[in-house]
Amino acid sequence: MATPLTSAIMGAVSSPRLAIALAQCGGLSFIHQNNTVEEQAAMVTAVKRHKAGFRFSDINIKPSATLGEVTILLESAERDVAVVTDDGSPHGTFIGLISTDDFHPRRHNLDDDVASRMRPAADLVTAPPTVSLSEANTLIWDNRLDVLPIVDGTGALQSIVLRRDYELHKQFRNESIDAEKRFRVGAGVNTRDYRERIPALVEAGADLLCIDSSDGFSVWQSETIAYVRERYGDRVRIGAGNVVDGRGFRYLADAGADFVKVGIGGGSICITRDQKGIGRGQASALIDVVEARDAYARETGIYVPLCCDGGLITDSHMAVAFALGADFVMLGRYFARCAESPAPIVRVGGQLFKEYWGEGSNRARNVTRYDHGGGTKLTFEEGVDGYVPYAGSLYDNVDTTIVKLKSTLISCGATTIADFHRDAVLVPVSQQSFLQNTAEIQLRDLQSDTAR
Ligand SMILES: NC(=O)C1=CN([C@@H]2O[C@H](COP(=O)(O)OP(=O)(O)OC[C@H]3O[C@@H](n4cnc5c(N)ncnc54)[C@H](O)[C@@H]3O)[C@@H](O)[C@H]2O)C=CC1
Ligand SMILES: O=c1[nH]c(=O)c2[nH+]cn([C@@H]3O[C@H](COP(=O)(O)O)[C@@H](O)[C@H]3O)c2[nH]1
Ligand SMILES: [K+]
Repeated sequence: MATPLTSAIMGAVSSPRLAIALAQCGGLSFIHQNNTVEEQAAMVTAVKRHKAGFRFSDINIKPSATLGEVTILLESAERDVAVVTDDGSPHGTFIGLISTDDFHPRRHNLDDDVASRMRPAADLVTAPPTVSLSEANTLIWDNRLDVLPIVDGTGALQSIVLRRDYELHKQFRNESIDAEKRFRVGAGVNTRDYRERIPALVEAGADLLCIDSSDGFSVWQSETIAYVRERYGDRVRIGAGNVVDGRGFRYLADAGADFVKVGIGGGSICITRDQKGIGRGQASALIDVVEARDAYARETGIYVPLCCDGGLITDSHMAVAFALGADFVMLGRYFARCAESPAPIVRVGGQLFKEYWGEGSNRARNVTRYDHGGGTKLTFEEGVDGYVPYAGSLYDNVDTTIVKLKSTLISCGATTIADFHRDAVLVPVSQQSFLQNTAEIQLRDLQSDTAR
């Protein structure tokens, strides 16, 4: 991976759309597993089948929806065009396109239906799924299109090619791709239905697996890893966790985990520490586990990479995680805020937010997690359901984060993460130093400044 960022194994975070965007930036998503085996495998397949330049149609509407509804949809997604399908789904029958150029709120009644103003399929240029990207781009430029719908023989929408992606695609020099040039994608698994889930995910083409649990120091995880080794040897790679101390690390390393994830209770949506009294400060946990990882490498010659998971809010928090010894980080809140995350955008008091909920919240549990495997239903929540400020495009956010992290490494005289582990110097900080960060200064209101 060119970019040491992964997206959290969460329903509000790791969807195919986000996975593709993050792979384009050189990172990796772990598709969440709060669903059936079939649903999760289909999401992995969607990422692996995604041809560069062809995207899922994510802004879709039914012909019977109103112009008012399409206006809200386009505004919140910051797009100009919506695709009209019979059922408003990404793979429904293709009916037409409707853009902000097709109607005006002062000229047209916003209660009229989309069908009354859309450009119908019969008048539009489309292409079959066999079209290559360069042929698609030729059609776009020859016909001056903004959108080229890819429609199969039955009339169902497969994907779309956007004119603006033509420029964007050239920027992706660090893409995470496999030998067949398909995007790389990870998948979360649990310690209950792994005998069904893992084969389905491997079949779908998942590049990396990770056991998704708050408590990795358990016999369930050791059994799950043993199953993978017996069935696949080293062909299938699987991480385990989460742990917060050296003993937990060693247990999973001995069990054969390919990486170990660190962090209990530090996540922005986590309430495990309050609810169960289980967890540990993220830095304390990392320091302990990093020491164990390095000792393990000296003893056995096996370096087990560490993922720092949860509680990383700012780019500087990520820098500290790497300085402490993390090999890569996992982010929930960070990616949930992005346009590409699966959660809806909501407007509260003129501000845009994205919904974000924990995997241990009631909202997540509603799906299947605590019902499968005949397990007992848990009766208390370990996560919250809330809002995070909308942050726009993942591409822009990741770009900025990476520029900052590189700048931090350079300040410490390091050009690789391994150098940074060795050379970064961490010092304790007093409360007084925190206060100095935002010393006594009244910040100028930039917005009213420009208005003037
Ligand atoms: N990193 C963190 O601090 C936290 C993360 N979470 C997230 O919430 C979700 C749920 O996590 P958990 O509740 O830890 O899920 P889990 O599936 O690991 O554990 C749920 C319960 O099932 C038991 N169990 C697991 N495998 C079993 C088996 N084969 N047979 C019988 N019992 C078994 C466990 O001991 C536990 O009591 C995950 O997505 C996790 O990442 C939740 C809380 C904290
Ligand atoms: O106590 C918890 N209750 C939950 O419901 C929950 N859901 C996720 N997670 C964990 O939080 C991580 C994401 O954390 P951030 O949003 O801070 O990046 C994730 O990667 C998980 O490790 C949970 N922890
Ligand atoms: K927390």
